[in-house]
Amino acid sequence: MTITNHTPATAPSVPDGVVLEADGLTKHFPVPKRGRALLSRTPSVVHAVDDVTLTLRRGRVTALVGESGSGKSTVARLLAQLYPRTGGDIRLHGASTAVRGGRAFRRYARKVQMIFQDPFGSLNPVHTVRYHLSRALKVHGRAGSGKDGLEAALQELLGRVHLTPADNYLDKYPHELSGGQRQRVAIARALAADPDALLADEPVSMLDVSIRLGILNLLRDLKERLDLAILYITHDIASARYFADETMVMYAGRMVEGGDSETVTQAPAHPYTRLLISSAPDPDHIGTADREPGTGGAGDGEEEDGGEPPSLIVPPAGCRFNPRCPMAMERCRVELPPRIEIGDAPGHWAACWLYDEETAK
Ligand SMILES: Nc1ncnc2c1ncn2[C@@H]1O[C@H](COP(=O)(O)OP(=O)(O)OP(=O)(O)O)[C@@H](O)[C@H]1O
Repeated sequence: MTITNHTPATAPSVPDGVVLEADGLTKHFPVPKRGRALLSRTPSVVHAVDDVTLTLRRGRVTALVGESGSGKSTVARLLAQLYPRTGGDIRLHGASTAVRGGRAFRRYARKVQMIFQDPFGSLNPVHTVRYHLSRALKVHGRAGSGKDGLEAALQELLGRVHLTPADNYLDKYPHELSGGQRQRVAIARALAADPDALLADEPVSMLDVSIRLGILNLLRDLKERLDLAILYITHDIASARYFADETMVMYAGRMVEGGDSETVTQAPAHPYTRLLISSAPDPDHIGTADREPGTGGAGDGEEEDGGEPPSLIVPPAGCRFNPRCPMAMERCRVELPPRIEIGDAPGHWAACWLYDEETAK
Protein backbone atom coordinates (compact mmCIF):
# COMPACT_ATOMS: atom_id res chain seq x y z
CA MET A 1 0.00 0.00 0.00
CA THR A 2 2.89 2.39 -0.53
CA ILE A 3 4.11 4.64 -3.23
CA THR A 4 7.85 5.04 -3.02
CA ASN A 5 8.73 8.39 -4.34
CA HIS A 6 12.44 8.74 -4.77
CA THR A 7 11.87 12.23 -6.13
CA PRO A 8 14.58 14.67 -5.10
CA ALA A 9 13.53 17.70 -3.04
CA THR A 10 13.61 19.86 -6.15
CA ALA A 11 11.36 18.74 -9.01
CA PRO A 12 13.32 16.85 -11.67
CA SER A 13 13.66 18.53 -15.01
CA VAL A 14 11.76 16.42 -17.54
CA PRO A 15 12.45 16.90 -21.23
CA ASP A 16 9.48 18.31 -23.08
CA GLY A 17 6.68 15.85 -23.72
CA VAL A 18 8.18 12.95 -21.77
CA VAL A 19 5.45 11.13 -19.83
CA LEU A 20 6.78 7.72 -18.84
CA GLU A 21 10.32 6.34 -18.83
CA ALA A 22 11.68 2.87 -18.17
CA ASP A 23 15.34 2.79 -17.29
CA GLY A 24 17.14 -0.55 -17.05
CA LEU A 25 13.81 -2.27 -16.34
CA THR A 26 14.32 -5.91 -15.33
CA LYS A 27 11.92 -8.70 -14.37
CA HIS A 28 12.94 -12.22 -13.38
CA PHE A 29 10.18 -14.67 -12.47
CA PRO A 30 11.14 -17.44 -10.03
CA VAL A 31 10.60 -20.96 -11.37
CA PRO A 32 10.15 -24.07 -9.23
CA LYS A 33 13.28 -26.26 -9.25
CA ARG A 34 13.17 -29.77 -10.62
CA GLY A 35 15.60 -32.69 -10.86
CA ARG A 36 19.30 -31.88 -10.38
CA ALA A 37 18.52 -28.18 -10.05
CA LEU A 38 17.18 -28.98 -6.57
CA LEU A 39 20.80 -29.42 -5.43
CA SER A 40 21.83 -25.98 -6.64
CA ARG A 41 21.78 -22.98 -4.30
CA THR A 42 21.24 -20.52 -7.11
CA PRO A 43 17.55 -19.76 -7.55
CA SER A 44 16.12 -20.61 -10.98
CA VAL A 45 14.52 -17.64 -12.71
CA VAL A 46 12.98 -16.78 -16.08
CA HIS A 47 14.81 -13.73 -17.44
CA ALA A 48 11.59 -12.29 -18.89
CA VAL A 49 12.86 -8.70 -19.19
CA ASP A 50 16.45 -7.50 -18.85
CA ASP A 51 17.67 -3.92 -18.89
CA VAL A 52 14.86 -2.39 -20.95
CA THR A 53 15.06 1.35 -21.48
CA LEU A 54 12.35 3.30 -23.31
CA THR A 55 10.58 6.64 -23.24
CA LEU A 56 6.92 7.41 -23.98
CA ARG A 57 6.18 10.96 -25.11
CA ARG A 58 2.99 12.98 -25.43
CA GLY A 59 1.30 12.72 -28.81
CA ARG A 60 3.48 9.80 -29.91
CA VAL A 61 3.00 6.07 -30.40
CA THR A 62 5.92 3.81 -29.51
CA ALA A 63 5.63 0.25 -30.83
CA LEU A 64 7.21 -2.63 -28.95
CA VAL A 65 7.62 -5.47 -31.42
CA GLY A 66 8.82 -9.05 -31.01
CA GLU A 67 7.76 -12.66 -31.27
CA SER A 68 5.82 -14.52 -28.60
CA GLY A 69 7.67 -14.81 -25.30
CA SER A 70 10.06 -11.91 -26.00
CA GLY A 71 8.85 -10.04 -22.90
CA LYS A 72 6.55 -7.40 -24.42
CA SER A 73 3.57 -7.99 -22.13
CA THR A 74 5.83 -8.14 -19.09
CA VAL A 75 7.21 -4.69 -20.00
CA ALA A 76 3.64 -3.34 -20.26
CA ARG A 77 2.61 -4.90 -16.95
CA LEU A 78 5.71 -3.51 -15.25
CA LEU A 79 4.97 -0.04 -16.64
CA ALA A 80 1.36 -0.38 -15.42
CA GLN A 81 2.77 -1.37 -11.98
CA LEU A 82 0.87 -4.67 -12.09
CA TYR A 83 4.11 -6.51 -11.21
CA PRO A 84 6.88 -5.48 -8.86
CA ARG A 85 10.14 -5.18 -10.78
CA THR A 86 13.39 -7.00 -10.14
CA GLY A 87 15.49 -3.98 -11.10
CA GLY A 88 15.58 -0.66 -12.90
CA ASP A 89 13.45 2.42 -12.59
CA ILE A 90 10.10 3.71 -13.84
CA ARG A 91 9.67 7.48 -13.94
CA LEU A 92 6.32 9.18 -14.40
CA HIS A 93 6.78 12.83 -15.33
CA GLY A 94 10.35 12.53 -14.09
CA ALA A 95 9.55 11.08 -10.66
CA SER A 96 10.65 7.55 -9.78
CA THR A 97 7.69 5.45 -8.77
CA ALA A 98 7.17 2.01 -7.29
CA VAL A 99 3.54 1.37 -6.47
CA ARG A 100 2.12 -1.53 -4.48
CA GLY A 101 -1.68 -1.42 -4.68
CA GLY A 102 -4.21 0.66 -2.80
CA ARG A 103 -4.64 4.39 -3.20
CA ALA A 104 -1.14 4.86 -4.59
CA PHE A 105 -1.96 2.45 -7.38
CA ARG A 106 -5.17 4.33 -8.20
CA ARG A 107 -3.23 7.59 -8.27
CA TYR A 108 -0.73 6.05 -10.69
CA ALA A 109 -3.48 4.42 -12.78
CA ARG A 110 -5.11 7.82 -13.23
CA LYS A 111 -2.09 8.71 -15.37
CA VAL A 112 -1.17 5.33 -16.89
CA GLN A 113 -3.90 3.05 -18.21
CA MET A 114 -3.67 -0.36 -19.86
CA ILE A 115 -5.76 -1.88 -22.67
CA PHE A 116 -5.67 -5.66 -22.94
CA GLN A 117 -5.69 -8.01 -25.88
CA ASP A 118 -9.03 -9.68 -25.11
CA PRO A 119 -11.86 -7.17 -24.81
CA PHE A 120 -14.29 -9.93 -23.84
CA GLY A 121 -12.13 -11.13 -20.95
CA SER A 122 -11.55 -7.60 -19.68
CA LEU A 123 -15.27 -6.72 -19.46
CA ASN A 124 -17.48 -8.40 -16.86
CA PRO A 125 -20.26 -10.27 -18.72
CA VAL A 126 -22.86 -9.59 -16.00
CA HIS A 127 -22.53 -5.80 -16.21
CA THR A 128 -23.65 -3.29 -18.82
CA VAL A 129 -21.51 -0.72 -20.62
CA ARG A 130 -23.10 1.93 -18.36
CA TYR A 131 -21.92 0.05 -15.25
CA HIS A 132 -18.35 -0.41 -16.50
CA LEU A 133 -17.92 3.22 -17.53
CA SER A 134 -19.74 4.73 -14.52
CA ARG A 135 -17.59 2.73 -12.16
CA ALA A 136 -14.38 3.84 -13.87
CA LEU A 137 -15.51 7.49 -13.85
CA LYS A 138 -16.37 7.28 -10.13
CA VAL A 139 -13.13 5.51 -9.16
CA HIS A 140 -11.15 8.25 -10.87
CA GLY A 141 -13.30 11.09 -9.52
CA ARG A 142 -14.54 12.14 -12.96
CA ALA A 143 -18.24 11.31 -12.70
CA GLY A 144 -19.31 14.98 -12.63
CA SER A 145 -21.93 16.20 -10.18
CA GLY A 146 -25.26 14.44 -9.86
CA LYS A 147 -27.06 12.20 -12.31
CA ASP A 148 -26.85 14.69 -15.16
CA GLY A 149 -23.11 15.14 -14.70
CA LEU A 150 -22.56 11.39 -14.87
CA GLU A 151 -24.81 11.06 -17.94
CA ALA A 152 -22.89 13.84 -19.73
CA ALA A 153 -19.56 12.16 -18.86
CA LEU A 154 -20.84 8.81 -20.21
CA GLN A 155 -22.04 10.41 -23.43
CA GLU A 156 -18.69 12.15 -23.89
CA LEU A 157 -16.72 8.95 -23.29
CA LEU A 158 -18.66 6.92 -25.83
CA GLY A 159 -18.43 9.82 -28.28
CA ARG A 160 -14.64 9.73 -27.95
CA VAL A 161 -14.55 6.12 -29.10
CA HIS A 162 -17.14 6.74 -31.84
CA LEU A 163 -19.91 4.64 -30.27
CA THR A 164 -22.74 7.03 -31.07
CA PRO A 165 -25.50 7.64 -30.33
CA ALA A 166 -24.37 6.60 -26.85
CA ASP A 167 -27.91 5.55 -25.84
CA ASN A 168 -27.66 2.66 -28.31
CA TYR A 169 -24.77 1.19 -26.33
CA LEU A 170 -25.04 2.25 -22.68
CA ASP A 171 -27.46 -0.45 -21.57
CA LYS A 172 -25.96 -3.29 -23.57
CA TYR A 173 -24.09 -6.24 -22.07
CA PRO A 174 -20.66 -7.24 -23.48
CA HIS A 175 -22.13 -10.26 -25.33
CA GLU A 176 -24.50 -7.94 -27.22
CA LEU A 177 -21.54 -6.08 -28.74
CA SER A 178 -19.14 -7.05 -31.54
CA GLY A 179 -15.44 -7.60 -30.72
CA GLY A 180 -14.57 -4.17 -32.11
CA GLN A 181 -17.32 -2.47 -30.09
CA ARG A 182 -16.14 -4.25 -26.94
CA GLN A 183 -12.59 -3.05 -27.52
CA ARG A 184 -13.95 0.50 -27.99
CA VAL A 185 -15.73 0.19 -24.62
CA ALA A 186 -12.47 -1.04 -23.04
CA ILE A 187 -10.69 1.99 -24.54
CA ALA A 188 -13.47 4.31 -23.26
CA ARG A 189 -13.05 2.80 -19.79
CA ALA A 190 -9.31 3.53 -19.93
CA LEU A 191 -10.06 7.10 -21.03
CA ALA A 192 -12.39 7.56 -18.05
CA ALA A 193 -9.26 8.11 -15.96
CA ASP A 194 -8.14 10.94 -18.30
CA PRO A 195 -4.68 9.32 -18.50
CA ASP A 196 -1.47 10.74 -19.96
CA ALA A 197 -0.27 7.32 -21.19
CA LEU A 198 -2.04 4.29 -22.66
CA LEU A 199 -0.37 0.89 -22.67
CA ALA A 200 -2.04 -1.14 -25.42
CA ASP A 201 -1.07 -4.83 -25.28
CA GLU A 202 -1.87 -6.36 -28.69
CA PRO A 203 -5.12 -4.34 -28.81
CA VAL A 204 -6.22 -5.70 -32.20
CA SER A 205 -4.76 -9.19 -32.42
CA MET A 206 -7.94 -10.93 -31.19
CA LEU A 207 -10.23 -8.90 -33.43
CA ASP A 208 -11.52 -9.75 -36.86
CA VAL A 209 -9.04 -8.66 -39.53
CA SER A 210 -11.63 -6.35 -41.13
CA ILE A 211 -11.99 -4.17 -38.03
CA ARG A 212 -8.39 -3.96 -36.84
CA LEU A 213 -7.57 -0.89 -38.87
CA GLY A 214 -10.60 0.93 -37.41
CA ILE A 215 -9.32 0.40 -33.85
CA LEU A 216 -5.77 1.46 -34.77
CA ASN A 217 -7.17 4.57 -36.46
CA LEU A 218 -9.21 5.33 -33.34
CA LEU A 219 -6.09 5.06 -31.15
CA ARG A 220 -4.19 7.33 -33.53
CA ASP A 221 -7.02 9.84 -33.45
CA LEU A 222 -7.02 9.76 -29.61
CA LYS A 223 -3.25 10.22 -29.57
CA GLU A 224 -3.67 13.39 -31.60
CA ARG A 225 -6.81 14.80 -29.98
CA LEU A 226 -5.86 14.01 -26.37
CA ASP A 227 -2.08 14.31 -26.80
CA LEU A 228 -1.65 10.81 -25.35
CA ALA A 229 1.57 8.85 -25.09
CA ILE A 230 0.82 5.34 -26.38
CA LEU A 231 2.80 2.11 -26.05
CA TYR A 232 1.62 -0.24 -28.80
CA ILE A 233 2.59 -3.86 -28.26
CA THR A 234 2.43 -6.10 -31.30
CA HIS A 235 4.06 -9.03 -33.05
CA ASP A 236 3.02 -7.45 -36.38
CA ILE A 237 5.89 -5.22 -37.48
CA ALA A 238 3.93 -4.09 -40.58
CA SER A 239 1.31 -2.49 -38.33
CA ALA A 240 4.07 -0.78 -36.33
CA ARG A 241 5.24 0.97 -39.50
CA TYR A 242 1.74 2.14 -40.25
CA PHE A 243 0.72 3.16 -36.77
CA ALA A 244 3.75 3.97 -34.61
CA ASP A 245 6.05 6.98 -34.66
CA GLU A 246 8.86 5.02 -33.06
CA THR A 247 9.54 1.27 -33.07
CA MET A 248 11.53 -0.74 -30.54
CA VAL A 249 12.33 -4.40 -31.21
CA MET A 250 12.63 -6.95 -28.39
CA TYR A 251 14.24 -10.36 -28.52
CA ALA A 252 14.34 -12.83 -25.62
CA GLY A 253 13.81 -10.18 -22.95
CA ARG A 254 16.21 -7.58 -24.35
CA MET A 255 15.82 -4.57 -26.66
CA VAL A 256 17.78 -5.12 -29.84
CA GLU A 257 16.89 -2.15 -32.07
CA GLY A 258 15.07 1.16 -31.92
CA GLY A 259 14.45 4.29 -33.94
CA ASP A 260 11.75 6.00 -35.95
CA SER A 261 9.34 3.43 -37.39
CA GLU A 262 10.09 4.23 -41.03
CA THR A 263 13.83 3.64 -40.56
CA VAL A 264 13.51 0.52 -38.39
CA THR A 265 11.09 -1.13 -40.81
CA GLN A 266 12.63 0.07 -44.08
CA ALA A 267 16.31 -0.09 -43.16
CA PRO A 268 16.44 -2.63 -40.32
CA ALA A 269 19.91 -2.94 -38.84
CA HIS A 270 19.70 -5.88 -36.44
CA PRO A 271 19.66 -9.36 -38.01
CA TYR A 272 16.66 -10.23 -35.80
CA THR A 273 14.64 -7.24 -37.07
CA ARG A 274 15.50 -8.34 -40.62
CA LEU A 275 14.22 -11.81 -39.80
CA LEU A 276 10.99 -10.39 -38.38
CA ILE A 277 10.42 -8.30 -41.49
CA SER A 278 11.25 -11.05 -43.95
CA SER A 279 8.82 -13.42 -42.25
CA ALA A 280 6.04 -10.85 -41.82
CA PRO A 281 2.95 -11.24 -43.99
CA ASP A 282 2.25 -8.96 -46.91
CA PRO A 283 2.98 -5.38 -45.74
CA ASP A 284 0.01 -4.12 -47.79
CA HIS A 285 -2.28 -5.90 -45.36
CA ILE A 286 -1.69 -3.87 -42.22
CA GLY A 287 -2.77 -5.46 -38.96
CA THR A 288 -3.62 -8.77 -40.58
CA ALA A 289 -0.75 -10.81 -39.11
CA ASP A 290 -2.12 -13.78 -37.21
CA ARG A 291 0.88 -16.07 -37.44
CA GLU A 292 3.83 -15.41 -35.17
CA PRO A 293 6.63 -13.99 -37.30
CA GLY A 294 10.26 -14.98 -36.98
CA THR A 295 9.55 -18.67 -36.72
CA GLY A 296 10.38 -19.41 -40.31
CA GLY A 297 8.17 -20.30 -43.20
CA ALA A 298 7.33 -17.12 -45.07
CA GLY A 299 10.76 -15.59 -45.50
CA ASP A 300 13.31 -16.23 -48.18
CA GLY A 301 17.01 -16.95 -48.42
CA GLU A 302 19.06 -17.17 -45.27
CA GLU A 303 16.13 -16.26 -43.04
CA GLU A 304 13.84 -19.02 -44.19
CA ASP A 305 14.71 -21.22 -41.24
CA GLY A 306 13.93 -18.80 -38.40
CA GLY A 307 14.83 -21.24 -35.62
CA GLU A 308 13.53 -21.21 -32.08
CA PRO A 309 13.82 -18.56 -29.37
CA PRO A 310 16.28 -19.52 -26.61
CA SER A 311 15.59 -20.64 -23.05
CA LEU A 312 15.04 -17.66 -20.81
CA ILE A 313 16.08 -19.68 -17.76
CA VAL A 314 19.61 -20.08 -19.09
CA PRO A 315 19.74 -17.42 -21.83
CA PRO A 316 22.67 -17.54 -24.29
CA ALA A 317 25.76 -15.58 -23.26
CA GLY A 318 26.66 -12.50 -25.30
CA CYS A 319 23.94 -11.48 -27.74
CA ARG A 320 20.85 -13.59 -27.05
CA PHE A 321 20.16 -13.86 -30.78
CA ASN A 322 23.59 -15.37 -31.55
CA PRO A 323 22.45 -19.04 -31.84
CA ARG A 324 19.98 -18.05 -34.61
CA CYS A 325 21.99 -15.26 -36.21
CA PRO A 326 23.40 -15.86 -39.69
CA MET A 327 26.01 -13.12 -39.07
CA ALA A 328 27.18 -14.27 -35.62
CA MET A 329 30.88 -13.78 -34.82
CA GLU A 330 32.91 -15.15 -31.91
CA ARG A 331 32.45 -11.89 -29.99
CA CYS A 332 28.64 -12.22 -30.23
CA ARG A 333 28.80 -15.47 -28.27
CA VAL A 334 30.74 -13.89 -25.42
CA GLU A 335 30.09 -10.17 -25.04
CA LEU A 336 26.74 -8.45 -24.65
CA PRO A 337 26.50 -5.79 -27.39
CA PRO A 338 25.61 -2.26 -26.19
CA ARG A 339 23.27 0.09 -28.08
CA ILE A 340 25.28 1.36 -31.05
CA GLU A 341 24.16 4.38 -33.12
CA ILE A 342 23.71 3.38 -36.76
CA GLY A 343 24.10 6.91 -38.13
CA ASP A 344 21.61 6.63 -41.02
CA ALA A 345 18.84 8.48 -39.15
CA PRO A 346 18.78 10.37 -35.86
CA GLY A 347 18.10 8.06 -32.92
CA HIS A 348 18.46 4.82 -34.88
CA TRP A 349 20.42 2.24 -32.86
CA ALA A 350 21.01 -1.50 -32.74
CA ALA A 351 22.49 -3.68 -30.00
CA CYS A 352 24.69 -5.56 -32.45
CA TRP A 353 28.46 -5.97 -32.79
CA LEU A 354 28.18 -5.62 -36.59
CA TYR A 355 28.04 -1.86 -36.07
CA ASP A 356 31.01 -1.59 -33.74
CA GLU A 357 34.01 0.29 -35.07
CA GLU A 358 36.38 -2.44 -33.87
CA THR A 359 34.44 -5.05 -35.85
CA ALA A 360 34.47 -2.82 -38.93
CA LYS A 361 38.29 -2.62 -38.78
N1 LIG B 1 3.98 -14.84 -14.24
C1 LIG B 1 4.97 -15.46 -14.87
N2 LIG B 1 5.71 -16.45 -14.25
C2 LIG B 1 6.72 -17.06 -14.90
N3 LIG B 1 7.12 -16.77 -16.15
C3 LIG B 1 6.43 -15.82 -16.80
C4 LIG B 1 5.32 -15.12 -16.21
N4 LIG B 1 4.84 -14.20 -17.12
C5 LIG B 1 5.60 -14.34 -18.22
N5 LIG B 1 6.55 -15.29 -18.04
C6 LIG B 1 7.58 -15.71 -19.01
O1 LIG B 1 8.29 -14.54 -19.37
C7 LIG B 1 8.63 -14.57 -20.75
C8 LIG B 1 8.08 -13.32 -21.42
O2 LIG B 1 6.65 -13.42 -21.46
P1 LIG B 1 5.72 -12.26 -22.06
O3 LIG B 1 4.30 -12.70 -21.90
O4 LIG B 1 6.10 -10.96 -21.46
O5 LIG B 1 6.13 -12.26 -23.61
P2 LIG B 1 5.36 -11.62 -24.85
O6 LIG B 1 6.41 -11.13 -25.77
O7 LIG B 1 4.36 -10.65 -24.37
O8 LIG B 1 4.64 -12.89 -25.46
P3 LIG B 1 3.16 -13.00 -26.07
O9 LIG B 1 3.17 -12.20 -27.33
O10 LIG B 1 3.00 -14.47 -26.29
O11 LIG B 1 2.23 -12.46 -25.01
C9 LIG B 1 8.05 -15.87 -21.30
O12 LIG B 1 9.09 -16.84 -21.29
C10 LIG B 1 6.99 -16.23 -20.30
O13 LIG B 1 6.81 -17.63 -20.25
